[in-house]
Formats: sequence, structure tokens, C-alpha cells
Amino acid sequence: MKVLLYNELNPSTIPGFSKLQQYLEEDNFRSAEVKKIGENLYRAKLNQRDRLLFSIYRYQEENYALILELIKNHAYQDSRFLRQVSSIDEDKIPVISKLEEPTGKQLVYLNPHHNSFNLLDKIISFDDRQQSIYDLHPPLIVIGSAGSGKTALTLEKMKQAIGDVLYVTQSAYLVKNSRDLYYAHHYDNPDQQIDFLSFQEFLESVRVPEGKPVTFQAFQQWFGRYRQGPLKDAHKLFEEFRGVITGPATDKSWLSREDYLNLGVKESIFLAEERELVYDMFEKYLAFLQKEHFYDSNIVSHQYLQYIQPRYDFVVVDEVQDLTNIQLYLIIKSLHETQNFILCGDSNQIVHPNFFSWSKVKSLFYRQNDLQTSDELIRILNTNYRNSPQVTDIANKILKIKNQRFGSIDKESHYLVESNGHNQGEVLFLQDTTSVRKELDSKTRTSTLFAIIVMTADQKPAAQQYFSTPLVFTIQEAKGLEYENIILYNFLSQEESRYREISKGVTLADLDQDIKYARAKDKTDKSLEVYKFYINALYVALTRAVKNLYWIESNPKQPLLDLLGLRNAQESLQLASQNSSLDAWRLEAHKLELQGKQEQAERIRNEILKQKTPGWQVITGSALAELKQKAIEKGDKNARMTLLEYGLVYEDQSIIDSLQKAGFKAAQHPEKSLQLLQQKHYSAYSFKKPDAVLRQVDQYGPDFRNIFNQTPLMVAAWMGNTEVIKALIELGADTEKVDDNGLTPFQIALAQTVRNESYAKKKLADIYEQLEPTSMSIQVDGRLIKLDQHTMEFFMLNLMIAMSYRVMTKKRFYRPAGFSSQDFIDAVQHIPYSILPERRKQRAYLSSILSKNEINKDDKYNRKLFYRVMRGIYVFNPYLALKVEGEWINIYDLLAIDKPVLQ
Ligand SMILES: Nc1ncnc2c1ncn2[C@@H]1O[C@H](COP(=O)(O)OP(=O)(O)OP(=O)(O)O)[C@@H](O)[C@H]1O
Repeated sequence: MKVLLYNELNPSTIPGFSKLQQYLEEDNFRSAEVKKIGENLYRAKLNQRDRLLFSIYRYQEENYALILELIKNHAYQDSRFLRQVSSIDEDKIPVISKLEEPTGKQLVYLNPHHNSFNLLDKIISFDDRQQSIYDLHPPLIVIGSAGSGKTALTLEKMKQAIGDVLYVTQSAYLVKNSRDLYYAHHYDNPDQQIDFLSFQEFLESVRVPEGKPVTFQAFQQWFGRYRQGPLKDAHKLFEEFRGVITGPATDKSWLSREDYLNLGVKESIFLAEERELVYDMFEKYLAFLQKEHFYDSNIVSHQYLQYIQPRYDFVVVDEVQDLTNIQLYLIIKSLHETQNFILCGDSNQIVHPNFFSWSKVKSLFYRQNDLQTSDELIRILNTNYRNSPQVTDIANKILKIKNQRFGSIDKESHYLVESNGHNQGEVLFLQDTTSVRKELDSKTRTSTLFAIIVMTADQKPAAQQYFSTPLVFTIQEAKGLEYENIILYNFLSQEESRYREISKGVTLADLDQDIKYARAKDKTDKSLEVYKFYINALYVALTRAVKNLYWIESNPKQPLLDLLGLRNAQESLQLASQNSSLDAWRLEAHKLELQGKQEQAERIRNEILKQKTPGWQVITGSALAELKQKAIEKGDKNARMTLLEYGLVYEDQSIIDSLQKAGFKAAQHPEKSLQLLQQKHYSAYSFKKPDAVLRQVDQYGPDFRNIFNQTPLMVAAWMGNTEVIKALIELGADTEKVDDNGLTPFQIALAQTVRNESYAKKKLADIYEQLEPTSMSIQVDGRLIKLDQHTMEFFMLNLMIAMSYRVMTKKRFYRPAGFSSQDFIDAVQHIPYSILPERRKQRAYLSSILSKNEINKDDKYNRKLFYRVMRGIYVFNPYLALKVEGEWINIYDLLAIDKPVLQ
């Protein structure tokens, strides 16, 4: 077999590597002393002490050994790839003499010219073009179609950066995805400090703006009042405000009326005669923002130019085409050295007319600095790793038509795409007949692998009339999604005249030629921007299909379809029935929710999962106040029992005390009552098998609240039920919800760890990673800081929250109450090595984190988490706020503990 090396490894630092390499190449497993120690994980022996860890993959009928890691001195516990394997007794594992059969693990692509590979969530071998970009120094602009590896490449490139690094993009979903890819397989780089932020978070990290960001939904609601006027299209107006009036200028918050009226025909989506009215509306919009406490991120970006300080050594901006000039400008201002950036994006994917062009981006940078010439700055990726060649072929034809008809928007936006071809599929062109619709609907309605895309929200009802799947998207919603199969429903027939206009004058012979850089044929065409939207929309819609495209049109005889080679529409089709499990649907709902696609997620929950709202009353807020009154003042026995249970669940001593005082007997024996409580309410969580809990989840969804306002994940964490936790996480249970004590499931598990040695030793290692949120958003000095899960500050803050109730209560007689290093030492003593290595449990280390993050300490990385009340005693910074379920809340209010007064 061939041997490839992970790019982070240096063979010259691996003792005896060449000998071992030779053994592996000769398939001589015996001499290499290969042993299988995990799922597709093998170790080979370098010498008495050191081991090499590798995986075996196949590519084009050949086996490859992919060397992942050097294990020094038997220290398997430090391995990035073996975290879940608690201990390895090498002597008990037999040596494999040869590889028995093909491993079945296939690589998508392998570059024959390289003997190393990169790794994110999966193995990546860069193609030549990717590799050449990977080898370049910033500044760089990476342009490429959807699925060409822009994100993968830039993330790998980011690993080379040193110092303070920012990854920023518009979509919060993409941020989370990229962060998870970056740290996949426990990647760790001590030379960098990275912020993964959405643009909104980036703004908040400069200063948390007052109010909430204005959303299209809020805008649309407000605009509804003006529907009677001549301007009818809320979306178009919103785009004009954001993309034209507030977005482009960097020297003012918005264009004056005069500037706006004087814009050229290609700089606005409204006709000259409409602009007065548009500007009138814009002024009303400004008043609306102020009155309703919304903010427009463009306007705020401009205001923030006065506050922004250089603080990053390296910046990556992903999907840059979704940002406006002023937003990008603000980001650049956060760099110490202007050239240390990578931008990536794809202007063919713009489905809102924001007048983005690469030349504008370039000129923004040139104004900043004398950067290199444009050709050096921009690199284009053109192999597509996502779509089938059949889909890519149609996508390329669309790019050619766009180029022929409108010329190149700029030199950088015209390129064709090659398919990597590992996914084969087909494009089916269908007539919009009853039989086609029925066949498609009946065979795909319960499949998560089929989605329908229409152009606008107005067209959704027509599609929904015939297709009952919840997965119906407008083009705006479909951006960034991908499905194995896409159904395009009357995409052209609904807008026939526009698409006729788009294909006007383009001939089949034109499409035979290669794409070339050219100006538009008709330079005075006023509607270029509008048409660009339609052609981009089509491009985005069909490139959502990973494999197959089902293209249905009521009028299949259209010039554009002709050009695409779609001529004889089938009037019927036969499909095999496609069904997805309920679990697959649950995951789909979860994924869509994370991406902000509430409508489809709700429909899945209501129509497919048939989730119900629980019939019981949840005790929280006013219901708790009523219960207290009924129990204590009115002496109602049932109420007393329920209140006692509530008090026990939340360890609320004041409730238990008051019930004792009121003479309620059960309150005299809390231990016994706790046992009874568990039997009564948590029996489903006491079985190893998760079935009983999952039956409830089937009914109410994974995040329903029980009567004590706990989600299933909180209870499972409390009980330490590993299997239930795993099952819930697989179904997408939310790790960031909080209970009435303000604790997340992760903090509940930490609290149990502190109080229970066996929980710490036996349970925690299995559930820790599942429960741990990827980050925690805190606000200090009016700025957002995102504490990533792998920082010690994240751990200490969560632990302190988990202990707060007990420590603050236990010590309430000592003044002042607070945490000492000893509290932390006690708390972490039984935590397994895989979670917290010994060096991080040392007093000196724990004290250093406390003191480094004390509000008055002068340290660049001071997160100002703690306030020192006296020597060695710390409490939370009284001004610290946490983002809980989207809202900022002061930590003392969240945990309902007394706030200290600052000296
Ligand atoms: N050389 C490669 N070998 C194998 N897989 C690759 C390679 N390059 C990229 N991929 C894979 O292709 C998929 C698409 O890559 P990525 O998400 O980085 O594309 P993108 O250009 O950022 O797409 P989009 O614009 O849709 O976000 C990913 O799963 C990535 O791992």
C-alpha cells in the first residue's frame, strides 16, 4: 500500500519513520507490528516506546495508509484521535499479519502528486489548484463555485496563522459549521487565539449595539402598513435600503437624498422616477428603527468605525458576497496589518441585488494599502466536489448564457466548473402534469432527500398545493442548503417573459464556445441587476442538488430551456418510493432550525413528527409563585408535595425550610423524598435503554419541558444516563437551554461531578463532549466575547456557575462569600485525564486563570470574568452578562444570587 502523511507531521521528527514506511509499503504488517486499536485506527511500532497511528483508505482500487499521529512514550491518553478510548492495553491486542479485505473507506479524491494530506472532519487531498493557493501568502481572495472547497481550503490555511485570528461570515450556521470543522478530531493549536464570529457577533464584539438587529420579517411587518402605496415589494425595498442606500459608502452612514437620486441606472434596482418615493420610505424606515429599537447593521458598522481597534493578526471572511462594503471595511479595520486576510466567495450565488462585485472589493483594499496587483490577489477554484457532473453541466451552461447575455460583471466572476464526479446523478426534464406531480409527491413526501425550490414566497402556495413535503423553499431560503435531489417547480414558467429576455440573442453556437471575458452586449440595459437576480437564482437553485435534478415546467417550450438542452419534457415518470425514518426527519428539523428555517422545521414537527405540546403545567415564573402561595399560605397538601419536589430538584433550601416551618412532614426527610421523587418523575431515565424517554420525545420533541421546567437532556445529565444523553444528542437536543437555576445540561453534569465522585470518575468522560456547548457568549464592558469550549476560561466559568449555588449558599455565613482555588481543586480532583490533564488541575495553574481574568488585572487576554473580593477569594464579575437563549442576562440575575458591591 502507499503511505501518505498528515500535513501537520514532520517525518524528520519521527524516529525510525523510513523503516516503518517501507514495511507498510510492502504490506508487511508483521514487521511493522500493526495492531488495530479503534474504528479504522491502527498503530505500528516505531521502537520500544513510540508508536505511529494510522488509518487505511481506498482510492481507485488501491489501499493507502494515512499516517495521523506520533504517539510518544505509549502516551495514548494524549492522542487526538483516541479521546474516547479510555485505556489501551497493547499487550492484549494481537498483531495483524496482513490486511484482510478492503476497508471500504473510500476517498473522494487523491492528488497523485502529493504524499501528504490535510484533515478537517475528513481527509482532504488538495487538487493542484487548491494546493497552489494553500501555498500562497495572504492577502488572498479565493473565488469558486458552491462546493469547490473554499471553506475547506481557507480553514486549512487558517491553521498556518499565528496570533489572534478572526473567522467571520454572515450566517451563524456557517460559523458553527466551520468552527466544528476546524476543531474536528480535537485539533489544537497553541500558537493561535481564534474568534469564530457571525457578522452580528463581530459587531457585538466591538460594542453590543442597543436593540435588536432588524430582520426582514420585522421589516415586512412594518412595511405592511404601506402596502397601499405604489411600492409593493417589501423584499426589493429592503434590499435597496441595505444594498444601495446604507451598504456601499464607507464615508457616511447612508446616502443623502441627492446622492441617491443621482445614482446611475446600474446602481439601483429602482427606476429613476421611483427613487423619490423609495427615499421617503427610507426616512420612515429610519424612524421605525429608532422607535422599535432595531438597528441596521450597515449603519452601526459605520458608527463603529470610530471605536474599532486593530486586534487581529489574521482574518478570514467567508461568503464575502453576502457582506456590504461598509461591513467589510469595518472588518478590515480590525487587522493590525491590512494585508493579512483571506476573503472567499462566489458572486454567482448572489440572490439579492446588493451590487457586489469583486472589483469593488478589490478597490476597497487598494484604497487601504498598496496591495499587490489584482491578478496576484485573486485565485479561482473550479473543481466542484459537491454536485454530480450532470448538474454541473447545466450549471455551466447557465454561466455561459449569463456571460453571453450580460457580459462579465467583472473579470473574476466568469469561470466554468468541473465536476469531481464522485457523485453520479441525472437531470430529468418533466412536464407539469397531474401524473408527474402525483408520482413525485407520493414517492418523495416522506423523504428528507428531496426538496422543492420555487423562486419567490408568492409561488410557494402553488407548489404546496401539489407537494406535501415540508421541504419547500424559496430561492432566498435555499441558499446554503444542499439535498441529494432537488425539484425545481415552474421556476421558468412563472417568470417566462424575464427568462425569455435573459436568453434573447443567445444561440446554441454561442454556448459551444468557451466562456470569455466580455462586456455586456447591450450596455444601456437598465435591468441588468434585476435579470442578474433571476439567472443567479436559477444557478443557486439547481446547484443545491448533490445528485439529481427534477425540473418541472408547465411550459416546457422556452428558449432558455432549449439552450440548456432540455427539450422533450417527459409526461410521466416512475420513481421508487423514498422514505426517511422519523429520526432522519428530527435531525432535518434540527438542522433547518439552526439555519433559521423555522417555517420548514415547524412543518416537519407538526406534519411529519406530529409533535404535541405537553398538557401539563410547567412550574416556573408566575406558576411557581402561585404554587408557593397555595402550598404555604393555603396549606394545600398536593401543592406542598409538588413544591417540595420542586425544592428538591433545584436544591432550594429556602423552599424546603419554609415547608418545614409550615409543618409539612415530608420536608423533614429530604433524602427520602428525593428517592421517591426520582421514582415518581424520573423512572424513564433510570433504565439503561433510552426507549422510555424516546417515546416521550416522539410525542413532544427532544426539548420539551417537564413540570419542573427541565428538558430531557437536563434530567439525563442529572441522572448521569449516558445512553439517554447519547440518544438525545443524536436527535438534536439543545445543549444551551437553561433550567430554573439558570443551569445548562453541561453545568448540571459539572455540578453532579463536584458532589459525586463516582459520577466524576465513571460518567463524565462519556457524556462530557456530548453536553459541552461549543462556546459561551459573554458580555464584558459592553462587548461580546465568545469563549470557545477549549479555553480554560470556558471550563472555569462553567464550573463556577455549576458550583455557585452550593458554594455561595454554604459559605453564606462567612463574609464575603466566594470561590478560592481550593474550591476548584476539590471540584476537579476526580475529573478524568481525557477531560482535564493533570497540569490543569494544579493549584498554581487554577490560581493563574483566576487572577489573569480578574477585572482589574492588566492582561491582553483578560476576559474579566471574576472579581476578587479578598485575597484568594473570587466571585463573578458583577457586570458579567451571559447570552441565554438569545437574550443578555446578568449572571447574578440568571443564577439568582446576591451581587457583591464593587469596592
Ligand atoms: N480536494 C478535496 N478532496 C475531497 N473533498 C474535498 C476537496 N475539496 C473540498 N472537498 C469537500 O467538498 C465539500 C465542499 O467544500 P466546501 O464546503 O469547502 O466548499 P465551498 O466552496 O466553501 O462551498 P459553498 O460555497 O457552498 O460554501 C466539503 O465536504 C469538502 O470537504
